[in-house]
Amino acid sequence: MVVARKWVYVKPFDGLPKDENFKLEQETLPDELAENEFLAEAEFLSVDPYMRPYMAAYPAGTTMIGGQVSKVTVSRNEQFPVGAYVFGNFGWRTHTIVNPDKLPAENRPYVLPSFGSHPRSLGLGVLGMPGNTAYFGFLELCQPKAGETVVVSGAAGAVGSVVGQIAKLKGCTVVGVAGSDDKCAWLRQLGFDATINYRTVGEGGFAAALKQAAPKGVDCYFDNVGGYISAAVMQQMNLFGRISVCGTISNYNDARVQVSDPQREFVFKQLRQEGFIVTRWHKRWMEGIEANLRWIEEGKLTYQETVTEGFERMPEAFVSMLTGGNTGKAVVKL
Ligand SMILES: NC(=O)C1=CN([C@@H]2O[C@H](COP(=O)(O)OP(=O)(O)OC[C@H]3O[C@@H](n4cnc5c(N)ncnc54)[C@H](OP(=O)(O)O)[C@@H]3O)[C@@H](O)[C@H]2O)C=CC1
Ligand SMILES: CCCCCCC/C=C/C=O
Repeated sequence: MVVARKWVYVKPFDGLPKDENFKLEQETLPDELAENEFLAEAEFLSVDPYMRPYMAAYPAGTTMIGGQVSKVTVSRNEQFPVGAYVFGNFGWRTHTIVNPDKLPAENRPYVLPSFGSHPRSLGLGVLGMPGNTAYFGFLELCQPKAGETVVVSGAAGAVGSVVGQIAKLKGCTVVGVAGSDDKCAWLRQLGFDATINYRTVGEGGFAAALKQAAPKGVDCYFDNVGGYISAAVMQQMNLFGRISVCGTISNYNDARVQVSDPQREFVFKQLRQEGFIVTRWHKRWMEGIEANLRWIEEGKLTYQETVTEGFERMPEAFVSMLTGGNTGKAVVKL
């Protein structure tokens, strides 16, 4: 008999998530698997920003959504043999019975490719959804060219740290915006040309700091945060600049803020801005993972993880990530 533990969303979020929003419950799983099913035991779980806005679409009582790296322990599906490690969007739970054939194509679990000597947890970060967000969301939508100036907000996080490094690989000058001096120091170690600690300069000082960091203006903006940081970057875009809108974490916990009207910049500088959800590239998923793995193996792409130990600490790790407690990818180890 397998008893799964799971974190249930018991009360809608209001502002920053709190303990009262979550309840740790148990679920006894069936003893027998049906044809094509397998049993997965979680090893690493992901905490991601999207969980905050996405949960608004789910009723109280739903298990928290999310990805995990897990081990197949029992199987009646030859594509997912016992002992294989898989990525799956199984939610915040320790054990899951899965029938992949019943899931939509963009949400199917997959067996992790070999990461060589690198940890399997990278399947939640640089070699998973956030890495692919950086790879496709930046390269496809920004179309960066050597010599251009790229600004990345949320730069020391899972997505942003990869975007900035890919931009350097493409020969760009890269400015990273992050929320602490330590994060900014790490970004400069990664090769970022300039950094801005937005908490230190504040909203009033941000435009001047950006002017200093990007004196030739901004050709590509990879936007992870929205709000006043993005409003200021848009004012400093160059002719034919491109903006990839990845996320707006600055307002996931709050009412949306009013920012200045950017339309004039779009007309006279002929800018292009596009939002995206990374699963639009699900048919090319392995291409992104293989490219990022190759760059890691070549020493051209570096990662960092912030690991919280213990399934019971999922809510704590989630809130910590939302408030800047992570550098690189935030994961929970069971
Ligand atoms: N469109 C898509 O398909 C996808 C979008 N995303 C989006 O990408 C963004 C980054 O995600 P991910 O890399 O996983 O997360 P991160 O690893 O970057 O973690 C979140 C970070 O957001 C920063 N942050 C929190 N509040 C604010 C704020 N008010 N202003 C500026 N920064 C803030 C914090 O860093 P700091 O200390 O610097 O403030 C925190 O560490 C998110 O907006 C997310 O929703 C992610 C994956 C897919
Ligand atoms: C069902 C899981 C889908 C993961 C895609 C996450 C897209 C993120 C958007 C904004 O953060």
